Amino acid sequence: MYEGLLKHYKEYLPVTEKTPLISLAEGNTPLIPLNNLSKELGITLYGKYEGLNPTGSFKDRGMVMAVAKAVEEGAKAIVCASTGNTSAAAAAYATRAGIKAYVVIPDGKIAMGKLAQAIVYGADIISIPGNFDEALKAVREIAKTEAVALVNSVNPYRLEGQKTAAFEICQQLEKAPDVLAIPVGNAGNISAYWKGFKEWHDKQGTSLPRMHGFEAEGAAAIVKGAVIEEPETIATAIRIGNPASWKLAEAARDESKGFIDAVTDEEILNAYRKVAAQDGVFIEPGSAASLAGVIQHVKNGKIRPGETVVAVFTGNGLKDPDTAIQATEVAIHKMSDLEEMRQHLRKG
Ligand SMILES: Cc1ncc(COP(=O)(O)O)c(/C=C/C(=O)C(=O)O)c1O
Repeated sequence: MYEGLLKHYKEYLPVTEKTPLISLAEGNTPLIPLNNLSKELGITLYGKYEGLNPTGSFKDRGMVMAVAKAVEEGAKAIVCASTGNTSAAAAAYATRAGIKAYVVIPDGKIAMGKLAQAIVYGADIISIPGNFDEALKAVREIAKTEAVALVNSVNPYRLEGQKTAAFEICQQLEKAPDVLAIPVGNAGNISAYWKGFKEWHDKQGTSLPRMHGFEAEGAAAIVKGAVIEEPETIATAIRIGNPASWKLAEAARDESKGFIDAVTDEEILNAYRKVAAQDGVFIEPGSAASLAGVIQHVKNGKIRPGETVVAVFTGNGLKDPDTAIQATEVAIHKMSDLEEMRQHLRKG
């Protein structure tokens, strides 16, 4: 039976005999062939569906490692700032490990599904008037003096856990893709994937993909080369104006001869609707930045015909039902009469 990442990739992770092997059976997520989009775009496109992790996002990979190491080092509580998914994962793995989670979120800018998770998993929730970047600054200060372990992706154990997704992709494809397309917010995930591909290359001899990272236009600090004081995007997960792993992300881009570009909210919503309507995969808006970027790069030639591309779908669409309903025109037919329903179906 698959028993989660700490056991499955033990030899690649900082797991010692004192590390508690906690798990919610995270990882081992499907690599879904996107057949209709592949045909339309003229590439071989897959979605790495990280929305099927236990708390519905890729954060579980890094959090299981960070929480396990925090417990090993004697922590009785963890703290994080979050746009939502980190707080959900922190709350779940803290509960799993029998310790407390304090989560700091930007007031009013968190998808309801994520807030619901932090609540039911039992986190102590602190909401601040500012944005994620201000929340991260606050928790980094708190962690300096209080007896809490900081589990944001500035914690290297997070990147260790998250790099396992690159291993899985190479195993699932039986090679590395030509291109790995990924949303960029705090920039930990693109950095972790690159670390994973390099390790797999060193140990298994696979090739190395180009890393194509995508920021939201209204939060594109790396693209613009400047901190965005008031980041704005419908993709609240990546509404981050001062990425903590900025330099690591630039290294991943440059070493892999890849790119970090920006996608507009319109491109994000278009990709968000397309992948659900055409290939049946429901992802959250922040995740759709990867697919929006693939569409953009196929158009401008940065992705070439026939290339094998993996788009990382970092979170489940169920996290943000409000956006799904607001962003998709759909008629809901209110009917009570059976005959009326029959006539409706016969119209096709
Ligand atoms: C769905 C989804 N997709 C992409 C990202 C960007 O990953 P990074 O570039 O590693 O930050 C996030 C990040 C969320 C948080 O940072 C948080 O939850 O605090 C996300 O939730």
